[in-house]
Amino acid sequence: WSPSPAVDPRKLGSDSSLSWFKPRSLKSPPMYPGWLPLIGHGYQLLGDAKHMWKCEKQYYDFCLKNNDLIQIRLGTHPTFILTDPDDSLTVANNCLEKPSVYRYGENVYGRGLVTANVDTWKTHRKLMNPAFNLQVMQSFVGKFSRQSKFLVSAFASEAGKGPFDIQPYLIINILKIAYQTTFGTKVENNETLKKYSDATEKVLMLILERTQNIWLHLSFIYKMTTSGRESNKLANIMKDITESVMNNRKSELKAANRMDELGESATEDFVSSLDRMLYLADKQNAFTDDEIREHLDTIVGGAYDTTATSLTFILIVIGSHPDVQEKMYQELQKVLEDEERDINKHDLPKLVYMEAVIKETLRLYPPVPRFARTSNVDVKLKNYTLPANCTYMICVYGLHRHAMWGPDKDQFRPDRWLDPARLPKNPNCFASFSMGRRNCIGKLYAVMLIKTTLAYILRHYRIHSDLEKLETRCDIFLKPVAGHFVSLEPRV
Ligand code: HEM
Repeated sequence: WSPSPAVDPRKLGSDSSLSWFKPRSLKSPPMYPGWLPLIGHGYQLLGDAKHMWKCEKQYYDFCLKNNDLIQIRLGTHPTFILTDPDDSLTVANNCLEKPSVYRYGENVYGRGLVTANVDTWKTHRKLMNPAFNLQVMQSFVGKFSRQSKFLVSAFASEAGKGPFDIQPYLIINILKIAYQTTFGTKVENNETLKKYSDATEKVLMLILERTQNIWLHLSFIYKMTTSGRESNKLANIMKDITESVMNNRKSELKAANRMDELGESATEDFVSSLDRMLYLADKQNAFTDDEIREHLDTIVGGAYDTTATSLTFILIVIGSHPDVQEKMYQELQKVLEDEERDINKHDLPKLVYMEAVIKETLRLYPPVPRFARTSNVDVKLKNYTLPANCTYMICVYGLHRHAMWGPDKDQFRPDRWLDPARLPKNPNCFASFSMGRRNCIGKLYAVMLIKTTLAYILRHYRIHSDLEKLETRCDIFLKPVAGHFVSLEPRV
């Protein structure tokens, strides 16, 4: 079988796991150069996270230049990369199953929403949607605000002293917030948080290593390797931390006979995700203990790295655009009527320019630069039919740099978000939070948290940075190589 010659997708069996292996006779999307028998393109990705991103970007640029659909091979497995907004939505809505690469995180995230199979996902997503609606998110703003005040105090020791590494501050701060809103008010001490975040970071690096090395794809081989054993050790560290918080809370609620109270709480009351799930488990038998743990780890894992990374990018970008930063500050002062008060839920929707800056930064630097799906039936797109059981990779980075954004697509222009005429006609050109039915459940959480944190930072400091020095890398998420070129000047 040769990967590049003509494919007749219409002749493919619709549900065979080997359907891509059958002889083909019609056109197929262009193959990225450098394919090798058995190895495919996998060897190109070998290297550190900086190299990985450089290589991925080359695939995406090739895709944009080749009618928005190309193919690569990871080993012998066909992977189709898409940058067309309509085709991307077709895949996102019709192919809800995740490909095998997502299962590399199974020992930690199990049946959490990101990695769950479609049947589990459908039931659990429905149960969990209400826990992320606007009213619930508004009840979190007090916590966002309180923690942001700690952050600006922590910055005091760095302010006025030149560039420093801002990323660790943001990561630990967002992790604390995610931990608080997910597990409730009983936040573990810093040491436990550090242990948890270090384990998460290392688990993600091991997933990346496994993705890059095709000989580690087979589970029985991986389990015997040092990385496989390390991954299980880390998974157990995370499991122990989450399980102990969960069990303590469960006993607490039961002992105080407070489970019923949870069902009666007013919508504006703060109720953690853990409490909401314990209630559903108790009253509707909706989740097992293991499922709750997997969901909680997924929520924290999905929340903190992506949000902290977005904030790092935003600070780097506005630090090099003093005019934009000043406009954000003026808008904030207007909303707060120049008062020294806490940010509240009513302020956030009024920060319209700030939201434009957030979206524009996410457009240029999407923390999740691609996501993938699969399907056990062929998938009909505008110009091709993709064979079943392959990986379809929706390229967020490519959608965000699509020609539809206009000649200034590579420029930072937050104002474009304030004028619908300057945005692409197709709304699916923006997919930072994924798209379609299996999109990010925490989108509202992320935007409200980013706004709150930025509001406190801007009110206390002027940010300086050098965007020219920005280098990017990609483990699972797209990140700055370093966050040490941001400096803060106290506002007096
Ligand atoms: C700027 C920050 C964020 C970005 C860019 C982001 C992006 C994404 C993307 C692209 C996906 C789809 C992933 C895939 O299909 O592989 C996703 C899914 C998900 N995200 Fe987020 N996310 C962010 C913040 C959050 C937050 C704050 C939470 C939780 C509080 C969260 C929880 C989740 C969960 C649970 C899923 C799986 C949803 C499902 O499959 O039903 N994310 N996110």
